Amino acid sequence: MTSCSARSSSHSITLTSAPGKVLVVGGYLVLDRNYSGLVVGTDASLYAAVQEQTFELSDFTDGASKSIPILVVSPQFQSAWWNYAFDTESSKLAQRRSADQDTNGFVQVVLEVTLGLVNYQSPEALQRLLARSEGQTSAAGLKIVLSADNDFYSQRETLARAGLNLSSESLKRLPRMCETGTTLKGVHKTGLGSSAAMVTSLVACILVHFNIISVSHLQPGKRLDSEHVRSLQLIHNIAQYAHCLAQGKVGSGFDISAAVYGTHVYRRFSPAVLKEAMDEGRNIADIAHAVLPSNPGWNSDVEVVTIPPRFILRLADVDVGSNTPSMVKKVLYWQEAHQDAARALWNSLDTANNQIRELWGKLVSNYENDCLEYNQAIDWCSVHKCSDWKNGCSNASNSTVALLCKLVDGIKQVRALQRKLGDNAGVPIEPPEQTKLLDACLEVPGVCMAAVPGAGGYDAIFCVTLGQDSSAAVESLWSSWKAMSVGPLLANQASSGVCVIDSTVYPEIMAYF
Ligand SMILES: Nc1ncnc2c1ncn2[C@@H]1O[C@H](COP(=O)(O)OP(=O)(O)O)[C@@H](O)[C@H]1O
Ligand SMILES: C[C@@](O)(CCOP(=O)(O)OP(=O)(O)O)CC(=O)O
Repeated sequence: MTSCSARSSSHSITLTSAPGKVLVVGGYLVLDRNYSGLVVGTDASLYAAVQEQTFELSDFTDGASKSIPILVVSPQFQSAWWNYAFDTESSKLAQRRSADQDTNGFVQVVLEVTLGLVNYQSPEALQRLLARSEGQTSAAGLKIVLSADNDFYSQRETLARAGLNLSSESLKRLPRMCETGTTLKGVHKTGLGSSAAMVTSLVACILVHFNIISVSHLQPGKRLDSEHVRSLQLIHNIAQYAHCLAQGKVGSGFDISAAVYGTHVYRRFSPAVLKEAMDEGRNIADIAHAVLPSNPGWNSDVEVVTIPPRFILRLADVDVGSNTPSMVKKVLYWQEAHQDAARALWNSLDTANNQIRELWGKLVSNYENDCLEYNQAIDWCSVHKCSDWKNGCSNASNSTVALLCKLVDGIKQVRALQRKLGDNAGVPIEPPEQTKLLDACLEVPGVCMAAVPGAGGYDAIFCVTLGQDSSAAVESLWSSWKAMSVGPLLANQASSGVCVIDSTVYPEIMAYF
């Protein structure tokens, strides 16, 4: 079944992207505002593109005359198109047709909230669209295309269908943003946070398209003055709110924060800021007030972090899978039942987590102070196992080597505490199968960090290597690993968050307009 017809249009296309996330350290702690987490943004992104088009009204039957038709497509998935009508009088969004009566709660909530705010703040933007409607049979509306880099979804089946093995080399041969061959409900996700990145990208796309935010505020690398900061805060607040509403709960929000700001240390916001806006009886004024950048209730902290030069983040999904909400529930249950022990463990974990980011900071300073010495240290360590770094380095006084040794000890300490938390709460945060794999990764020359990200479990692992050779060696370990199927992702770390991009760079997306 195909979606309703839209007439091709010469109107401009607004395209935005938002990165995926890896919670390197801070899982569980980040749920509590007294603690923070180090989250790294990825160079795999989720894209949202919007263009004004004209639609046949018959595809939006019973649409009110003050309604704007909206067609959303996510062409990488089967049956992934949804028709909506946004009523500018009530600011309500109604779903019209879709394939197999499918719904997409995240898309629907983002559209209702963001268009509702546009309508509240700048009603003329939507009235301009209504005024363009051509008469009884057609109406001006929005076509939205959503697309994701391949890493967000497991490519195991696509590779198998193409007769390719599970490796980076094979992944590089797949077309960008390729079809998954399945539905959104059936797809296997890799843990990069597709809903948060999609929500953030779509919120930004609509705000930019209707000039609520200036395009210049979302150019990568240009986000220093207060206007830019306010624009990012607005996207952040709306995206956090829409994500919470779609999920039916207020989570820690680190995934949205990563999608907005990229790599940083995150301290969560107090949920009270969203209380009225989450209530059933909410109105658009409550929502507009809640998401204001100047609302002091938004007390989350974003401390920008630089990843030490020449570090390479490598990710793999482990084809077993864990249920994060149920793990969180059990951990919080144990925390509640053993408050003193939990506080002590949370504090130890926090100290170990903070040490990781302090060491990253010191490594960056070393690079800035003496990049020659830094590079010599990385060159040497990249071809030796971390267990040999302490004794083997001829230049033992090189402080970069000393910091790298501390980093290895630091991540081992974090892992030991995560295992302790898992044992206490009866949750496999770093299960024995993952321990074996991670220990083996740390035996590969040039690997300085290896752990389970986020909630842990059987979902994924990450490694930090000091060079391409080391990355290749890690990958060959993964491909030879028999106990579990370890699938590499292509994504590496990235520092930038949500941004506007030139649509001509992505013909794959433009092809759907
Ligand atoms: N490419 C996409 N197109 C449309 N909707 C998407 C896309 N990716 C994610 N979503 C939305 O996000 C939901 C997945 O959210 P969730 O199960 O929380 O996974 P994740 O942990 O990756 O965020 C999907 O059911 C869909 O509503
Ligand atoms: C436990 C947590 O603190 C971190 C979970 O991080 P993941 O990266 O594992 O998240 P999912 O992609 O939702 O599985 C819960 C939270 O903060 O939401």
